[in-house]
Amino acid sequence: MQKLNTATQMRQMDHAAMYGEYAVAPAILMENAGHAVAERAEKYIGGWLGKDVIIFCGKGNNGGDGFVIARHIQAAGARVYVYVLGCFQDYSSESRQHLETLFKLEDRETCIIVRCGDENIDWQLLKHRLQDSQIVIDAMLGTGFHGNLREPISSVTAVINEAAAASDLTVIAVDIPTGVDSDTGAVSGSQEEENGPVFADMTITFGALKRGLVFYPGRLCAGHVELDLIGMPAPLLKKSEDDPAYWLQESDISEILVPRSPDSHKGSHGTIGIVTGCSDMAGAALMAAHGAVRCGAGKVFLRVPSQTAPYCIGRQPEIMVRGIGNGSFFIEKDAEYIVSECRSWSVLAMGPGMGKNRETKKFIQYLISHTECPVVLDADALNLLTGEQNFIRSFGNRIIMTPHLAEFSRLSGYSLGEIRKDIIYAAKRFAAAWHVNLVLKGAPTVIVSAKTGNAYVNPTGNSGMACGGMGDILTGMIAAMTAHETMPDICTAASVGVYLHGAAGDYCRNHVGQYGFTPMELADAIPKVISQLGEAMAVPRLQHPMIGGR
Ligand SMILES: NC(=O)C1=CN([C@@H]2O[C@H](COP(=O)(O)OP(=O)(O)OC[C@H]3O[C@@H](n4cnc5c(N)ncnc54)[C@H](O)[C@@H]3O)[C@@H](O)[C@H]2O)[C@H](O)CC1
Ligand SMILES: [K+]
Repeated sequence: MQKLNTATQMRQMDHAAMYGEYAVAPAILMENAGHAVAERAEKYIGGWLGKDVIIFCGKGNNGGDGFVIARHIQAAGARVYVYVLGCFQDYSSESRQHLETLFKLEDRETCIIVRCGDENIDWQLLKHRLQDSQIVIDAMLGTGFHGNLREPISSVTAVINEAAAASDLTVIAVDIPTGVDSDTGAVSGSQEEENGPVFADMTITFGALKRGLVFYPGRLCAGHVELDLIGMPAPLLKKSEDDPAYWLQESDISEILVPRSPDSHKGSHGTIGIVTGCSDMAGAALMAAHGAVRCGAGKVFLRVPSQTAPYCIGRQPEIMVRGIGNGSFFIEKDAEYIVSECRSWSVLAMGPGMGKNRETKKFIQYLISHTECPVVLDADALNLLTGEQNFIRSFGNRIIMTPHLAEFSRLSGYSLGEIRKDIIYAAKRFAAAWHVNLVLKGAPTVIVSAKTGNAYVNPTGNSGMACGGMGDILTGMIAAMTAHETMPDICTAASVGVYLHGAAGDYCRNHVGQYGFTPMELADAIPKVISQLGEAMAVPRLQHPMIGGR
């Protein structure tokens, strides 16, 4: 997995590298950063030779990177126009050093430097240059950006986006696209305002991925993202950050979901108890059970209210269905019928299609308090438990809650705006307050560990999965993974379930298209996706997969 850093964490990493024991000179780091952009972008565009390139350099070190880039691509045969948007004396010493070098390379043929303040950018000339250029490099703002873009950067950004929309101009962003908040993915301006962010085709980021590159809308501005370590000392790259967040990778999942031991048996792969459904809402219950089956669960028991049972029994032979009680929804008394068998299950999942009857809430609370296995709570179970923070806290670290944004807002009491402002922060705050493992479903989904407070962001999935029933499948998948014999802890199980769920959705999109694949089709793709894990890369088997934290 890769660290997902904030701007502050990046500044700390930079500072430790430059001014701590490692003493990597600032100008060297900047040189490495600029060289990384020149090298990686060269592969992306097919070579600098003969290209006309415009580089916009902001007032900070992002701009300093731009000065280095200009030198390298001039040497590689490009003609480069450098717009210096800051005053010389305002730059850091490392930026000034690289700018002085660039001044010595200035000529009227291959390196034209436009020293400009707000009042004297020749906008007409700039627009012509943009029309005649093939590449723009955005070295205006990086991790130092906050709020909304100010002039002249706001107008320059608008001109770049306009030129790129009207031609096949390629835009390369340095570290992060200008106007994207590196901590949250929020962007400058809004629909009606002008001062929006740069929309890049490619972003080369340094040292660690920034959170703003994986959350929308910032993620939409970044295009193809490449990470370059720019010579950062290894201990800083591996250092666990305070308030950490990680970007899950396939290698994490394939290290955990190891091939089955040849002598394993159905007991090795868990007994999944799914207790859910109400009246004729059998579909959600069946989909949750099917998700568990397709994840290779050993045995799957489905317990539904008696009046729901006729819709479920025999629908899928692998799922062992029984009706409970006499009604169309669960009441507290019904819990007594199944609490003893629940105790023999590896995991208990509740919520999909369970209904909102207050009696059912008591049923749920009874089962949670009279069992000791991990519990997955989704959908109606979450709605019914809104406000029950103290109850949940007392069982928390064996509970996984899987709300989507609207359910999370109701459950937590945080407004949608507050959540969207910083999803990782909101998810961590809730997981700590309720002492639960949280799967906050969205684009992307964020998983938080009750044990460590670490956040894991899921890279898989797509908008073709935005339809009813996908969450039901996921509930069954997480339940099955929780019961998997090699799973180190339930946060890891949740992360594996979420990753596979999105990967199965990507498989369906790639084979069926973005519209119309069903939750059941996604579930049926799971075995294929699991079989492909690790085929892409032979990875060393970690002794202790990192996800659950040390
Ligand atoms: N290890 C690394 O990641 C390295 C990163 N490098 C580069 O350094 C920048 C961060 O540099 P910094 O000087 O801290 O900030 P910026 O260059 O992003 O910008 C600061 C500059 O921007 C002005 N500003 C802030 N908000 C706005 C706004 N809303 N509108 C207009 N202007 C704004 C602010 O006033 C400052 O003047 C990082 O991204 C990397 O590119 C190192 O070069 C190598 C190591
Ligand atoms: K930038």
